[in-house]
Amino acid sequence: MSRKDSGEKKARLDKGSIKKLRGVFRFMMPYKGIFTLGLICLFFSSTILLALPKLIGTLMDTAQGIVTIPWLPDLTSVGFALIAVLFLQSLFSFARVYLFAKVNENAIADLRGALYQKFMSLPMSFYDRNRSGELFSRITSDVSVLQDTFSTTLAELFRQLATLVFGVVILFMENPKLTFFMMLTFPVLIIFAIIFGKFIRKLSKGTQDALAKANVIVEETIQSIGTVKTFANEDFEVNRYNSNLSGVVNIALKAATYKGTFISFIIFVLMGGIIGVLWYGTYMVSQGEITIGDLTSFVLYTMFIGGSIGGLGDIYGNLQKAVGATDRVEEILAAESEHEIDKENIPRLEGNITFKDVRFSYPTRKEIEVLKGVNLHISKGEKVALVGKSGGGKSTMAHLLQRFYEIEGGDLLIDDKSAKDYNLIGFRKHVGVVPQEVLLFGGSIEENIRYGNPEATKEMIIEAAKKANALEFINSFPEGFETLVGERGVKLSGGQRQRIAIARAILKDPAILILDEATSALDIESEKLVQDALETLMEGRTSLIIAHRLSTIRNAHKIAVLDNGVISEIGKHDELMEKEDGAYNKLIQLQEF
Ligand SMILES: Nc1ncnc2c1ncn2[C@@H]1O[C@H](COP(=O)(O)OP(=O)(O)OP(=O)(O)O)[C@@H](O)[C@H]1O
Repeated sequence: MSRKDSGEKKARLDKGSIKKLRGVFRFMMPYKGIFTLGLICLFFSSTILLALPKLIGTLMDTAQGIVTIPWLPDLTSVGFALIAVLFLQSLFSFARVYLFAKVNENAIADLRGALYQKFMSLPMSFYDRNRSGELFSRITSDVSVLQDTFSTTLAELFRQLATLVFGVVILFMENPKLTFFMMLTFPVLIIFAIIFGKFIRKLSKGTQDALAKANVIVEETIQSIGTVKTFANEDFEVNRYNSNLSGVVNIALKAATYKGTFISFIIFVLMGGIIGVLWYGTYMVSQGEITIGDLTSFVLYTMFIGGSIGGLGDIYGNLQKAVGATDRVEEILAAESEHEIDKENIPRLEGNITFKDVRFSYPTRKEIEVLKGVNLHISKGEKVALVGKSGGGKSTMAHLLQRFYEIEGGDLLIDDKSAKDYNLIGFRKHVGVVPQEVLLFGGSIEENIRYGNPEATKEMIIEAAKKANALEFINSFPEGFETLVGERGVKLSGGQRQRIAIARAILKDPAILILDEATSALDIESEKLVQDALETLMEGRTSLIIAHRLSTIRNAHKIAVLDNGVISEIGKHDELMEKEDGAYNKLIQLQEF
């Protein structure tokens, strides 16, 4: 389903959207037994409460010596009956609140779990298309809206409907004439609610959208606070956020104007209805048609019913919000995963790689073909340096080797079998990456290294750190392996982060390695430590190195030049340098790799 479709459907609570809401209800299905029990308690708590107006009316009449209920002949017995009703309804209320919470909390946790699992399994192209701030809000605010729906809105809907239906039935049985008179106000209320409801919903959706946009600014700038500060753009961002916020305020105030008018009109009509009932009722009392007690219970019932009608408006609005949230949540749940959940272990690969006439353009930028027929063979254990102009598609080849995207033309063969024929998760276990810019998770050094193999023992981690030339600096920290690396690893230096990434890759022990060499040079000492660690890591593996340093290029078994979407030259440094107007020669002359 496209985003446009989902946007259009959000405006109405029609058949389609109710069907979608039902879709999310499937998360409640495992708990339907408890839910039904909760519904029964809800039914009893609301209907028992309807005995109150009748008993209060009886109290009034008993005080005047009129006995309406034979088994409640005096004030004391009516008083006890009132307390009993309150007590019973409290019991049922407690039970329904608890039971609904049980269903709700479990169902929402399941939904959050399912969403997160989906996020993890969605392909890179999905993340190219969506902003992380927006995705984050699905699992936070949209799910919260659904949580409210499951816990409060639904219960309120059933409660108000029960009160409304039973209240009106009781009133008709007690006093048809007065009930008919009271119900004259209904059509006015309903028509008004429909017209205004539509405006209000549209505007509150506008407010939500505007707020979401403003939240994206906060999320993105906090994530990249360093960039904001480098460019001294604090004021620019503050102004951008503030101007978005004033947009939010404007729309919200417009919505408030409609809401205010709506609410005051509803109060006016409801109160007007009650005054009308009192006026006509007192006339009936004066004619001896009904007692004061009858009138009292009638007015109380009218208030109950009025309250329910007023409440239904809010419930409708909340359901509307829930439909919007459902739409957005369902859109994610329905998106196509890049792989099946089941994974398959693949025996160790040899590591022969063949790019065979590979053509590729990014799904979000179809018009630009990045790779136009790449041919490259890397035999097992070989080190190949990939060079080419910036933006030429080197990282793209690395992405394809990790199967982040589907190849459009040609094929990528791993050990003579098409890469796409391997189980995806199983396949990726055999590919290791040391990226240019290492981002660590916020935990400890040990946790970050263990990410390469969650089952590794402490000894294996220490061994990997040692091979990665990281043990010395780790031990120099007072907390050693327990040292927290800070968000994204900011508390470590670039060279240290790289060695952690190397240790992680050693622990993963892949057959195929992708190294994206850092463009920014480290100081000579840490450069050597990193370089040595990389050499150790590459031993016995097939390596594709996106190279930026002449020393790396010279050490490679062969150099592949990516030029204009194809591999234009392959060979050793000296061989390639011999071609005077060759692409490699130019790259070296201009130091453009
Ligand atoms: N996720 C993406 N979606 C759309 N286009 C992309 C994406 N990633 C890269 N590109 C585009 O694909 C082309 C190749 O990019 P790539 O990152 O592979 O180049 P590169 O050779 O690795 O460059 P560099 O040496 O600067 O890292 C560029 O034009 C880039 O704009």
